[in-house]
Amino acid sequence: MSVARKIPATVVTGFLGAGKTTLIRHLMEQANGRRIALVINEFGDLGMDREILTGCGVQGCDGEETNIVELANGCICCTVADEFLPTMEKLVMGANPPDAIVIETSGLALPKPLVKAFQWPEIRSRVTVDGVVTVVDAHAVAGGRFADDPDAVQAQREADAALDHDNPLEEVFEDQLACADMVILNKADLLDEAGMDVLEQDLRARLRPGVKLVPAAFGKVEPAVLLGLDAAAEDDLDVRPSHHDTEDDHDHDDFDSFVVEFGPVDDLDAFEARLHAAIAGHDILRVKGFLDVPGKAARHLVQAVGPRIDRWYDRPWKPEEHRRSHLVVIGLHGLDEAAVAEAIRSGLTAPAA
Ligand SMILES: Nc1nc2c(ncn2[C@@H]2O[C@H](COP(=O)(O)OP(=O)(O)OP(=O)(O)O)[C@@H](O)[C@H]2O)c(=O)[nH]1
Repeated sequence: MSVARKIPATVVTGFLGAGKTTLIRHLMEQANGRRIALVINEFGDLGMDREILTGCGVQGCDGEETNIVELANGCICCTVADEFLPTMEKLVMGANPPDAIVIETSGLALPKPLVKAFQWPEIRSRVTVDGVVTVVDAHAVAGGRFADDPDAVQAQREADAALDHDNPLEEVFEDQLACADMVILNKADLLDEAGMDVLEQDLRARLRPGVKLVPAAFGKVEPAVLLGLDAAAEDDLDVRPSHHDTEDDHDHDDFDSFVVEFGPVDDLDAFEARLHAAIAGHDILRVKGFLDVPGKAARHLVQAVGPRIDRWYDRPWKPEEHRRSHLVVIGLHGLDEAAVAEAIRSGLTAPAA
């Protein structure tokens, strides 16, 4: 009956590639027997985050013991009623409900409509939003990724007075900050102290009063810091402004996503150079996926956030698994799929049937 007995749900939000999956993986490693159910939603729909999470080899996130639910059909903030609510009901009304729930939203989701779903009577009586945790790529934000070039904006305005300037990246980012109960300044390893200080000051002005900023590298934040915020975010949505408030519907037409498939990759350095060139030559925001490297027992994970590419062998291919190379590419609307695919694939064979 008491509020304390509701299951706490933590909403982890943050722009594409900020480090949400990395943070959650760290949290699962530290779960210490606590049964945490994960609800994962992705833009680009390939179950990639599940793959990355379960590929880490850590007990507790091997996919067997962990309760991972994927919402692959579109963006969580737009499909709450169709997919999210039934999923939550099933999770919390089952015979063995979890101790806590962590929801990873897609990097393009506006968190407020999701938090609003917790006001539904069936959910509200059993679950509370413990906190909205927004993961920020400190390095990218400090580098001006979400800031417009003021001269370019001015020129655009002058060219067309009727144009309502909207930067879709900025809009998503602003919403994710405005809804936060805690902000993780991730990728602190890529920024010096002075840079972090400037960023903190800049972000503080865009947050609600009292919201904590926590610097982190590779999402290493104590579970005790992340969980137990006790914010009951569903109760004070009015103070969390969103672009969604003024729009009838939020769609993701501003962004495009597709999958590029190809055959085995022998020369990883040459591949990386091609990927760099493809990212530099097109408006690509995010790339993630796996490569089949001949002669290697493990699959090769590729992660690109803006111009930065990380890659490593994450886990052995399973005997029953079809070794294949495929990447999810996400970018601003208008991305030339054929040209990007050609740039990435050039010199490689077609995928095996
Ligand atoms: N240098 C550095 N890299 C990081 C850090 N945290 C995450 N990364 C890398 O950033 C890339 C993206 O991390 P993810 O955890 O997949 O990001 P995400 O927010 O889940 O990405 P989406 O699901 O696509 O929105 C990966 O290559 C990570 O290894 C960090 O603190 N420092």
